[in-house]
Amino acid sequence: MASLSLKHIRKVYPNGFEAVKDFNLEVEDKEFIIFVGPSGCGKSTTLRMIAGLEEISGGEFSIDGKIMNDVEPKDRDIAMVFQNYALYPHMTVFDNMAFGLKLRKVPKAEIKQKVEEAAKILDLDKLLDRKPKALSGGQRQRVAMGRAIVRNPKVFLMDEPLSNLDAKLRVQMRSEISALHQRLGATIIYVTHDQTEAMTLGTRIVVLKDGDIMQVDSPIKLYNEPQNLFVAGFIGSPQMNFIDATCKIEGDKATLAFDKFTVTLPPAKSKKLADGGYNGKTVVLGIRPDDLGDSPIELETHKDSTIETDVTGYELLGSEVILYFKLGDVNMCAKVDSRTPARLGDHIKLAMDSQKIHVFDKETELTITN
Ligand SMILES: Nc1ncnc2c1ncn2[C@@H]1O[C@H](COP(=O)(O)OP(=O)(O)OP(=O)(O)O)[C@@H](O)[C@H]1O
Repeated sequence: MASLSLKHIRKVYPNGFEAVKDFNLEVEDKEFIIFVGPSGCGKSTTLRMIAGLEEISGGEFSIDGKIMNDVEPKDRDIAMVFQNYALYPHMTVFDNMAFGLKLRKVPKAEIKQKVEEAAKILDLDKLLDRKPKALSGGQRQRVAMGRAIVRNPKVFLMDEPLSNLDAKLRVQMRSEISALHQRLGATIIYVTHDQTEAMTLGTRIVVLKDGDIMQVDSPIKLYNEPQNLFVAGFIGSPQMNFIDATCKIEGDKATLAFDKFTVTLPPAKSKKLADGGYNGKTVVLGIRPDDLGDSPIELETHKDSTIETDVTGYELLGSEVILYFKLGDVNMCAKVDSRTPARLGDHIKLAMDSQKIHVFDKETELTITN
C-alpha cells in the first residue's frame, strides 16, 4: 500500500527561479500517474523532490500519511529509474541488480532469490552474467527496471525511461511497463513529454505548464474534456484546430461565425454560451482533425456545420490521411479515411461534427463548453 500526498508543493531554485508553483496531488495506491508537459515545465523537478534528490521549498509531501519532506532519499522506500539507466559498466547484470540490496546488507541467499525473480519477470534470466556493454538498449533499460524491482519499493519513479530507445523498442517497452504495473500492483509516477506514452500508460495524467498544474484527469477525459486551450492543444495528435469565431445567440440557438462560414451549435453547447453571456463576443472554436470529415454521410449529417476549402497538403498515414488547408491565415488539418478522393489542390467540403466542437474563452483561455 502506498498513497502519496503533495500539498502546496513549491520549488524555488537558489537563483530565485520558481520551477514548481503550487503543486497539489493525491496519488492513490497502485495508480500509474504521468507527469507530462513541455520542456522546462517542472516535471523532473517535482519527481526529484518526491525522490528526495531535490529539497522541497514549501508545502507538505507525505507517503501513507507520513511526512517525508526531510526524510533521506534512501529511507523513503522509493526506487527511481532514469533515462540514462545509470548502470555500472564493470558489473554483470546480476551484480547491477543486486547492488542496492548488498548496500542494505540483505542476506546473500535472499538477494539471489530476489534478483532471479525479477530477472524472470523482465526476461533477463539468460543474461545475468553479461556486462551492460553486451546488451541492447532495451535490455539495459530492463536491467535498470530490475534494479528498482528487486528493492520492492513502495513507489516507482521513472524519468523518461524510454527516451533513449528507438521507436520500435519504445513501443515494446511501453507495453512491458504496462504489464509490469499490473503484475507488481505498484504505485508508479512516470515523467514523459511523449503524449502517446502518457495516453497509453497512465491511469491519470498531470499536465504541467510553467510550474503550474493545468489539469489532472484520466487520458480519455483529458482528450474529450480539456479544461483550457493549453491542454486541448497539448493532448492529441495532430493537434486540435483553433480559430477565432464570433458568437451569436438567437433564442436558444448559438452560432459561431469564422472566416466565411457559420456553424450552429447543439442545444447543450448553445446554452452554455448563452448562459455565459457570450452573445457578440469573440471566442475560440476548437475542433480535432478527427472530427472533420469529407464522406457523403458526414456532409449530410452535419449540413449546418460544413466548410469549403482547398487542400494545401496531403499526408498519407495508412488507413487515414491528413488533409491540410487554410481558413484565412489559420493553418488547419483534417484526418479522414484514406479512401477519400481528395488530393493536393482539390476544392473540398468538410463537415464539422458539431457535437465535438470545443469553445474557449479568448481572454481566460478556459473551456466554455466541450
Ligand atoms: N538547478 C537549477 N537552478 C535553476 N533553475 C533550474 C535548475 N534546475 C532546473 N531549473 C529550471 O527549472 C525549470 C524546470 O526544470 P525541469 O527539469 O523540472 O523541467 P522538465 O519539465 O523536466 O523539462 P524537460 O522535459 O526538458 O526535462 C526549468 O525552467 C529549468 O531551467
